[in-house]
Amino acid sequence: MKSSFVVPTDLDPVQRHPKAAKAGERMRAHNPMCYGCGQESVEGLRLQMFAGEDFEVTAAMDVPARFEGGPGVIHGGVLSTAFDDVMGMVPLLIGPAAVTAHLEVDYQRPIPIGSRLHFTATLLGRQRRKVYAEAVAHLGDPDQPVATAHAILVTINAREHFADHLSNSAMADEYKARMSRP
Ligand SMILES: CCCCCCCC/C=C\CCCCCCCC(=O)SCCNC(=O)CCNC(=O)[C@H](O)C(C)(C)COP(=O)(O)OP(=O)(O)OC[C@H]1O[C@@H](n2cnc3c(N)ncnc32)[C@H](O)[C@@H]1OP(=O)(O)O
Repeated sequence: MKSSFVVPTDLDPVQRHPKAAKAGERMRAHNPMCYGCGQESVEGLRLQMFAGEDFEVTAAMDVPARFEGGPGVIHGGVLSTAFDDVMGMVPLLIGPAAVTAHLEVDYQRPIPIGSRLHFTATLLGRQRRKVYAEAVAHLGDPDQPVATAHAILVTINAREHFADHLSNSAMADEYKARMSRP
């Protein structure tokens, strides 16, 4: 797959965070209302995320009729949403929460409605607050990718980053309670 994505050569050392999910363990949604992975998001993608070995996250989702773009196939924006969210989990393997600053997607094959889509996202490196990630999607055979993506995520202090927006959340009361805890 062609990509203009360039990972710097002078990367910082990284190690898996001791409290990160173990390989094979389900990773908790960063927010139960998340459109990508939140299981409380009625309209969302309901991605199921798992920690992989080393610096990998795997995920899967069904492609129901409501995700249609072209006739009988997934909408490209839905696929990029999924990539965004799966790669958004990668920084949690090394510790900090991060948000996507840059995302690029290469669409390789049409993805049929009714299929089950699998993802593997991998940390490529970290430089200061920037976390470089790539992800591959397939329909069951990892040797037959249907799409790939690259992202730069930037680590944040989640409390500060979301402070002004928590009241917009469907879980505003829960977040308000959390914010008042030390
Ligand atoms: C009790 C309450 C607690 C709440 C708890 C909630 C828990 C939730 C936990 C975790 C949530 C995770 C959710 C993941 C969801 C899936 C992923 C998404 O969909 S994320 C949504 C879409 N993304 C955004 O909304 C970002 C909007 N953008 C921003 O906010 C800023 O631009 C931000 C934070 C990305 C950067 O802003 P700056 O001011 O902090 O930092 P600067 O200095 O600009 O950048 C830092 C480094 O990044 C590079 N950078 C920034 N933007 C870049 C870009 N577009 N491309 C390349 N590099 C970029 C810069 O060049 C700089 O690099 P150099 O260290 O100097 O080399």
